[in-house]
Amino acid sequence: MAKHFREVAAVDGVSFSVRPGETVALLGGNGAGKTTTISMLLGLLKPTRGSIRLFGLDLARYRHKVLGRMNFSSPYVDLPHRLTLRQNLMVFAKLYGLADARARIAELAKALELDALLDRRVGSLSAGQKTRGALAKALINRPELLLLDEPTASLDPDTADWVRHYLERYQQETRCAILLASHNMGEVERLAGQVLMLRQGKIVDSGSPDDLLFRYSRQNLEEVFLDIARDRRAAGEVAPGKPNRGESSHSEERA
Ligand SMILES: Nc1ncnc2c1ncn2[C@@H]1O[C@H](COP(=O)(O)OP(=O)(O)OP(=O)(O)O)[C@@H](O)[C@H]1O
Repeated sequence: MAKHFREVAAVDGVSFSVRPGETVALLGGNGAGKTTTISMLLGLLKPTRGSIRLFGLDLARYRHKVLGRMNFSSPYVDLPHRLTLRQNLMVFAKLYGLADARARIAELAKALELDALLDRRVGSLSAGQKTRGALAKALINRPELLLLDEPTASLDPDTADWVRHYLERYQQETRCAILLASHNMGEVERLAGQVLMLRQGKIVDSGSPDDLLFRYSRQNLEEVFLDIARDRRAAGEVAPGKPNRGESSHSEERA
């Protein structure tokens, strides 16, 4: 799929899939196209070209069928501030048509340790508390596909670790597919089975974290990220000036 905003190619012919039980990470510097990709998957932006299939169905055609089976969380999309967290979760539970809304909210509040926050207005919560509340909203409909934009932004290391652990458990129990956009390389190394490296709207390399570490002869994904962001090639790849291996394979066989 591709998305152009006038002359800006925000997403420029990317193709990928996420299977049940798998976590795929979208990595890329500021402006690489991660949020635009997620917005297209949510049906918020229409691709300029290409198509999106979710659960085997074409998103453009079966939007109402697929959106109920997925959910998302982003620190850039706040829950309404004047409602309490409980009221917010109830609104979303009703939007998703949950029959057991109260029980589901109680279950999530317990799991995410939100009991003490449920009756507070969202506007009064700290950034980290809001992030946990947003995660409860993202899980309210027991999604089979979860789109997470920076799920642990603004969380302290202890809470971030706890949230990652919770996501891992949720995925093991439900086989939910997760697409994760993150600037936190440790998080990506821990959660993702597959990493897509985006630069200027294109997938310029991809692989499992171990595969990327091996190919770039690096100790951690942060170093791999810097290599790719600064256009340094993996060991054994073509010399600078020639097309990047990742770029050519993705734009030819995919898009
Ligand atoms: N509504 C818009 N109108 C015009 N250009 C846009 C719009 N939304 C995004 N862009 C441009 O598209 C490109 C990709 O933006 P996007 O928000 O997808 O990047 P990102 O990878 O999520 O970045 P970040 O890590 O900074 O959040 C950027 O150049 C951005 O300026």
